Amino acid sequence: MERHFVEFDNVCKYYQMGENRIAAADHVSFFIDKGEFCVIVGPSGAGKTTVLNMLGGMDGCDEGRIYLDGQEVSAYNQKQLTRYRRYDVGFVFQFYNLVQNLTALENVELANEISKEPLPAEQTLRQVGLEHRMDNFPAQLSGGEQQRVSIARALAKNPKILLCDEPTGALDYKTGKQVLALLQNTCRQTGRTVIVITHNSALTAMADRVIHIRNGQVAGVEVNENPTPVERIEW
Ligand SMILES: Nc1ncnc2c1ncn2[C@@H]1O[C@H](COP(=O)(O)OP(=O)(O)OP(=O)(O)O)[C@@H](O)[C@H]1O
Repeated sequence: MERHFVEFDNVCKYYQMGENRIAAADHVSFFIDKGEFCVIVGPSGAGKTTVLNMLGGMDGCDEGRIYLDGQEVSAYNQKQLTRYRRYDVGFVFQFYNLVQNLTALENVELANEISKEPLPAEQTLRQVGLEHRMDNFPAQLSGGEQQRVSIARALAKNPKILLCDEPTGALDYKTGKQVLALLQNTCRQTGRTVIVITHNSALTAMADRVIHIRNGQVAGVEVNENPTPVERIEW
């Protein structure tokens, strides 16, 4: 059977909280095509991070199946999951997660070392506009610059997919927009599949595909034939 690049098929994830069982993902099904810029949107606690963590191989599912690029991620054993996280997935987090005693360049090189076909660290730093900041430590960089380093680090792994969990959550309005523009341009120019999690529904206009999550379920999917460049979106 021909599969989409990313596919969730009736995926469930439960958490036991005392007597209660919470369905953080409750029969979640959706797909994302290769090269799409996808926004997963929903209120706090809806299950967005749960979905992203399962797709990123950081968390398993209890029911259903998850596919990426023709492989069933949900069937991987621990060793396969480690390889998958290393080789196939680039992560961008809200708080950058840079190593403080390494320079920007060294932070990116670190990711290179665990990758199969990495891109040169200098190249990805140039791509995010930080060629002049390579030898600076994270503490010497602004929040927006640190997030650019973390994007360069994720891209340097040459991953099949870029997963971004609230990538602008710690940034001011203008800087956040610049980081989103960078992610959107990266998707357009390199054809890389990018998924951004957000609670900000204004960002849905910039996506090729929008997946609405509510109460652990897919509340709706929208496809934008003409996504809006983030520079033209106000919130
Ligand atoms: N490790 C865990 N143990 C117990 N419950 C959890 C755990 N992780 C998540 N949950 C619960 O699962 C539900 C979904 O959480 P999740 O973090 O995926 O939501 P979210 O949409 O990403 O929210 P936010 O935007 O606030 O990060 C919530 O009710 C949350 O409390």
